[in-house]
Order: sequence, then C-alpha cells, then structure tokens
Amino acid sequence: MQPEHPVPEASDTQLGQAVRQALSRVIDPEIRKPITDLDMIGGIAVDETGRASVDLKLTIVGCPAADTIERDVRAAASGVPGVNSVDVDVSVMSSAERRALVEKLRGSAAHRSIQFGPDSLTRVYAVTSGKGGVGKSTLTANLAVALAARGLRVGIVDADVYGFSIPAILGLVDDDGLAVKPTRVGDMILPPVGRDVKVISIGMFIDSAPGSGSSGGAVAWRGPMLHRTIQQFLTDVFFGDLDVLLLDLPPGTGDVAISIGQLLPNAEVIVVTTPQPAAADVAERSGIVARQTGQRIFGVIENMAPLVQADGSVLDLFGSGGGDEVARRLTAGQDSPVPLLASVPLSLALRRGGDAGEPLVIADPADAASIAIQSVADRIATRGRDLAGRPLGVSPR
Ligand SMILES: Nc1ncnc2c1ncn2[C@@H]1O[C@H](COP(=O)(O)OP(=O)(O)OP(=O)(O)O)[C@@H](O)[C@H]1O
Repeated sequence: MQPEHPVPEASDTQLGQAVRQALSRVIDPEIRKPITDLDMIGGIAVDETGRASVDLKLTIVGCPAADTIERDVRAAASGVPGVNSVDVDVSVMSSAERRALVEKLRGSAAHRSIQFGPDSLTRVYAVTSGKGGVGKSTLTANLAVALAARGLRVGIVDADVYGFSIPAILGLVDDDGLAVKPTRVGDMILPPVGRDVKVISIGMFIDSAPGSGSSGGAVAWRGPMLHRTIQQFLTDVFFGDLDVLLLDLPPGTGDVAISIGQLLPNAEVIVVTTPQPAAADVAERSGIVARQTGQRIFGVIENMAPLVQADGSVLDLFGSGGGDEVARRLTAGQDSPVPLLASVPLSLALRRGGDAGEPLVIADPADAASIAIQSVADRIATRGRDLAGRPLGVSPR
C-alpha cells in the first residue's frame, strides 16, 4: 500500500536530514541501538508547511516496543526546528530486511560464534555455589543492577535450572509469575531488559513459574542439554557490547563448570557461601572444580552473615566465618590470595525486594546488605575493561 504522503529519500531535503539526525538519538529499547543504525527508518520528507512524514519499519509484527518507538520518533522529529507536525507510517521489515539486520548485528548464522569468548573485552563472572538456597541468584541480580547503576552495560545469563529466579528478582515476570518471553527477530533472540540489565533465563523458555509446584521439566535437565542451552544463549541471544556478563549457574559442581571452562575460558568465578562450616565445605569444592577446568577464582562472597539488629543484638542464624574460611582454603597453594569480596548480612529487605521484583540496591542503597553488595560492584567496576591480566591463549613454541 502506498503511504498517504509518499516519502522521498532524506537526502532530498535539508530539513529531512535534520529529522534523520534527530531520529539517530531514538534507541530501540530491546536492541539498545539507534533505530537509524538498525535500518528502521526508511524515507523522511518534510513539506513546505513543516509537516514531517517518517517511514518507520519495525523489526517484527507485534513488536512489544512498537508504541515506545513510535512515541519517541514523534517526539524526536517534533523537536526539530521547522517541523510543525509529524506523520509516522509504521510498517514491518520484510524477511529479507530482517535477515540483513540480524546479519549486521550478529553475522550470518553459518559464521556466528560464541559471544564473550577469549577475544572479548567483556568481563565474565560465573557465580557458583556448592548448594542451593545460599542466595546466589539474589546476589547476582543485585550485583548486576548495582553495576548497571554505575553506568556499565551489564547482562545476565541465568542458567540455574533448579531455581531460575533472576527474572522475578528483576521484575521481568507477568501476573502469573511467569518470566516474560524474549522477542525473536529472525533467528536472533533479544534479551528482555530489567532494571537496565539484559537478561536471558532458562525460565523464559519454560512454561511454569519456579515454586509453582510444577517442575516445568527442569529436574530432567542433564549436563549435555544444559551445555547446549548455555551455548545457544551465548550464540543466538543478542547482548550487544557488554562491560560485564554475570552467569547464574546451577548449584553444585561438575558438568556446568566444564561447560563454562570450554565455552568461556576467560570467565572468572565468584563463589557464594553461607557462614556455616558445612556450607563452606561444599562451596570450596565448587571453587576447586572451577579451577580444575581452568577458571580463575575472582573471590568469595559470604551471604546470610550475622545481622546486627536495631537494639545492638546480633542475629547469628548461620554462624559466622564461613566466607573467610572458604577464601583461606581456596588461597592455599595459589600465587595470589583469593579475597573475601564481601560479607552480606541477613536482610529481610533483601528477601522482600527479591520477592517484589525490586532489587534492594536501588530500593534501599543504605541497607547493610546493599552496602556490602555495592562494595563488590565498586571493585568490579574499577577493574576496567581490558585484556590485562588475562591469559593470552598463546601456545608456547
Ligand atoms: N542476605 C539475605 N538475607 C535474607 N534472605 C536472603 C538473603 N540472601 C538471599 N535471601 C533469600 O534466600 C532465598 C534463596 O535465595 P536465592 O534464590 O537467591 O538462592 P540461590 O542460591 O540462588 O538458590 P537456588 O540456586 O536454589 O536458586 C530467597 O528467598 C532470597 O530472597
């Protein structure tokens, strides 16, 4: 169908170019790049009365960001001096245009490789624990949000088949508690964005919420299937350029550590433990297995540490000292010490924030648990983004 106001090329008019320039500041909320770079703007024309006509091509039918993009296009075009009104002609890319876009962003399917491999400047942290329920997902999500609040581009791969709780903690769930579904553009998957963090989760591909009483098939997951899923996440999900990628891994040792060692050899490991000695034992084992698969241990976070209450008394639910102990044991025989990055106290607010989809580090940055998590974020944020200190992968002659 012909648009009501046929739209010539932008180069036809100076004002049209000014509109295009303004539209280059409109960011696709899912792909997070200027829509002009994504070839989403076709022709632009401005007639003698100052009426601008913009041809907007959405990536897919039913694009969830359509309203936002159209609104932003109108606002940007209206702000150009000389433009009095804006018509937006919305259409959808042809499959050939969509394929060209996907190839532009991720390369052709035949040549697509793992993102964040050895040549990448993205810092990758695999968050592990020996056992479940120690707060690994809660810490991962809050750490990611704290890093994003520091201006870093952050993504999370939630590969915790047994407790894919990252989407809920970041508010990426519907009324039934189901994780939002990612948008697909051709064979490229766009990670939903929660609290400025790009998230892909196994929970987004399973039709039952964690804790709903239905396993959603999660318990049947075995090593090879998990390996393929992580591989697919790292290949087909379009994260764009990230400063930091956090991986929330299933608790335990073995299969997943081997997968991460193969897929992301430059990943560094953060071991989460609770303070009691029994937890410290299993946490130490998960660190040792990660090291055996060639990964470096960045540090240990102790969670659910003693809480100093308002009246000065100490709530010491899980004892104390486990974090220090794990760090000490993982340091043994190493050239450089494995630090205890933080001791995060028990916090009702941290738990409530997780349940409500409002991460504590933004809901209450002054809470003692927030402060501890933010100290880890500061440490990561100041490391920068380069290859210094990384194994170069050069084989000896
Ligand atoms: N410091 C803390 N104080 C109080 N509650 C916490 C704290 N950290 C985590 N929790 C709560 O403990 C529960 C388990 O946390 P979480 O799901 O993050 O653990 P996990 O190690 O990722 O478990 P799994 O691997 O089984 O998913 C959640 O209800 C969470 O809100």
